[in-house]
Amino acid sequence: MDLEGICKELYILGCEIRKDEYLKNHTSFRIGGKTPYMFFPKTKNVFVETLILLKRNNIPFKIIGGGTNLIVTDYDVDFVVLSTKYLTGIKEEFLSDRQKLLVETECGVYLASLSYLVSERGYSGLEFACGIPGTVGGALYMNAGAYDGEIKNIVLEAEVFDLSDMKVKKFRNEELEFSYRKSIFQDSPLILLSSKQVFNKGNVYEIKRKIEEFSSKRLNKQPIEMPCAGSIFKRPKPDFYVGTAIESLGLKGYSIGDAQISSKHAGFIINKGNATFNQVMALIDYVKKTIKEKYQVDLTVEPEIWK
Ligand SMILES: NC(=O)C1=CN([C@@H]2O[C@H](COP(=O)(O)OP(=O)(O)OC[C@H]3O[C@@H](n4cnc5c(N)ncnc54)[C@H](OP(=O)(O)O)[C@@H]3O)[C@@H](O)[C@H]2O)C=CC1
Ligand SMILES: C=C(O[C@H]1[C@H](O)[C@@H](CO)O[C@H](OP(=O)(O)OP(=O)(O)OC[C@H]2O[C@@H](n3ccc(=O)[nH]c3=O)[C@H](O)[C@@H]2O)[C@@H]1NC(C)=O)C(=O)O
Repeated sequence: MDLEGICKELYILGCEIRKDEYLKNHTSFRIGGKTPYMFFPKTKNVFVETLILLKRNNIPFKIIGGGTNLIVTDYDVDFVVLSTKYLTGIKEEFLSDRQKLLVETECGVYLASLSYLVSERGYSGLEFACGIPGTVGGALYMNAGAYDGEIKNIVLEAEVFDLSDMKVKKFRNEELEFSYRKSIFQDSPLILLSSKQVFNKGNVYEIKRKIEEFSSKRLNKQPIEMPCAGSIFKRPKPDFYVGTAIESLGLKGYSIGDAQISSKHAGFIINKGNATFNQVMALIDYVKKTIKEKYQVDLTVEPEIWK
């Protein structure tokens, strides 16, 4: 079946479809060329049907959640994109005489919304994520973390679709191979459909205090008001702070075109207006080269690069 035929089938099933959609409208960096088709399945079942149809017909595709951890070429791409924007179902269950809260989320739920929901109920464990942009899907993919918290600490199990045998499966936390900014999703044909997270009852005042502390730290230290993709490099080792190292080279505010090393946090590259993919990549290469010369350290880019 060709793409036109796939679109007809998916439209009947209840999938929103947009032709020639600019990815810059879906990325926090505000960079990205056109994809021939963008699919927005309205339910988890339609998401699975879309994956099956695309895979069976050898149509290359990628998944987008919040688009907050992506650097996308501004040339037109030859792959289609599936958005998880409508997959926002949430189920809650109290366990152990209300001492624990189990929350099942579809992959398109925003991590910050989940953090808010859990904290409002007086359960602890997701305070660290109150300001992390992006979806639960992106968070599991990246093993999102901040302020000594990591998604791997709260995930119980994941429901995944395995593209290799086209089956829906359950994976326990230990099977998801979480490590620093890494999970099984990055190197496997597994797509996250939903996940279960469990939280312990906490002290409401302490939870709120932590959320206020983390939110104000983020606001004061990270350029969250500017288009960007979060930290541009991973920490190469736990005690090597990329921001400090880049600052020591005098590179805060350094620009190539409209791509600039943030003056607020040197570990971020911001888009001052019309930054291009090539400008961002040139700036990344320049920083990598300069850090290597000064510190003999190899930096790795944190966001996914689509080109
Ligand atoms: N700590 C912080 O302050 C910040 C952290 N981040 C991190 O980035 C994450 C980005 O989330 P988000 O914006 O939603 O993600 P994105 O839309 O940026 O997608 C990032 C990658 O996640 C993969 N992906 C997304 N959804 C799924 C899914 N359901 N199943 C399998 N793979 C999926 C895609 O893989 P593929 O390319 O293979 O299709 C894509 O390359 C955040 O949750 C966080 O981890 C980002 C900014 C700041
Ligand atoms: C934003 C992201 O996550 C962030 C997360 O929000 C923060 C807060 O916990 O810690 C990581 O940043 P980071 O490694 O830059 O840590 P920060 O706490 O911001 O900074 C570390 C140290 O560097 C110093 N620092 C930072 C920026 C700067 O320009 N100069 C500087 O000296 C800070 O003062 C601090 O002493 C995560 N990044 C990675 C790659 O691990 C992301 O993944 O996209």
